[in-house]
Amino acid sequence: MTSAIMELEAVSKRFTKKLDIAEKFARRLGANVQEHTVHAVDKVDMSIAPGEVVGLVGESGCGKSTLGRCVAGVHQPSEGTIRYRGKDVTKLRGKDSLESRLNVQMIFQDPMSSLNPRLKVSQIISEAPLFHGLIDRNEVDEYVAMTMQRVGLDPSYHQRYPHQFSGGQRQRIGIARALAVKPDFIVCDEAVAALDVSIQAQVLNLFMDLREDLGLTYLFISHDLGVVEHLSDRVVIMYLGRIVETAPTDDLFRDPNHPYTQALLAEAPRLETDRRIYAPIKGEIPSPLHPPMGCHFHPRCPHATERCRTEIPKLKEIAPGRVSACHLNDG
Ligand SMILES: Nc1ncnc2c1ncn2[C@@H]1O[C@H](COP(=O)(O)OP(=O)(O)OP(=O)(O)O)[C@@H](O)[C@H]1O
Repeated sequence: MTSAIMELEAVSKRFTKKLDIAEKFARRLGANVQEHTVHAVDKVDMSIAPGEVVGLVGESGCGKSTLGRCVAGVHQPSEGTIRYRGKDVTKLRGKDSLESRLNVQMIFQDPMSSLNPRLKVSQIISEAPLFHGLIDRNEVDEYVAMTMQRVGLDPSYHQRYPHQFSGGQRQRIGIARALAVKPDFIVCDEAVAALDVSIQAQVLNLFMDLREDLGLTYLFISHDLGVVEHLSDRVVIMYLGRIVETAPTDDLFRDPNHPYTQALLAEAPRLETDRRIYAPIKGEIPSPLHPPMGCHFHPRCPHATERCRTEIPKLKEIAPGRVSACHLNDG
């Protein structure tokens, strides 16, 4: 019996880009134009313990959001198994499927586009719990007031529309809407990226208070290592659809193992100091449509060998609780 709240086993998600009109036309004329498949997430294994905060980090396009959406049930994985509290959610149907979906909620980067501008805050917060029968109509006012208070919003504003709030307050509305269905697992996808730094800190503190008060577990997706260092118990580093390193936060920041993690850390501004060290990663992230053979990172890696060009490195334990996928660890 597993103690994990969320377990992913060999989860992959592929997107096939359909041909546009020009490409279809070119194909008719005899050109060799193929549909492209993006391996956004490639055989990912991950296990998250109840109450844990796991930071998921990587450059833009490496598959963080897609993985988060698979975990939250927004995307159905192309392959693999996702177990929530031991149950394979990709196989659940009907009431069981609905229940597991409510338990895992997602909070997005841009609160303005994820909130319906025509609904008042009270409607935004009460819509899902009413629909799913978690509350009765006569409980709405009290429930909305309690939920608004919980996220630091003044309940007397419950008749206002999203545009009447600031960016930070709108993100709090998004958090309230997610909490309203009583989840125990939250996927935060760049949830503070659109906010000013001072507001970011307030919202991050709110996430931590909610974790304490409600016993929440978080998968916290961010390209910002400073935010992840501040918040996470454990960090997962992704590169072109694959996990390349996982470690407890302190270990990862003290002694990063994978050359990609080392490169990311070298260019990250640190939260606790205003000192910035600039050492940009060599080259651009390759297109996920045509990822490099072997270790995806080898064209940008200062230590790459012939083996890295041909053989995919497996994730191996390098210390208790730490795994890394780098041939250098084999000596
Ligand atoms: N719905 C989709 N249809 C087609 N391709 C997609 C879709 N969603 C994501 N992708 C592709 O999958 C790859 C991974 O995208 P994803 O958004 O998961 O990365 P990310 O690390 O979250 O990046 P960002 O931080 O920029 O959001 C990208 O190449 C992206 O273009």
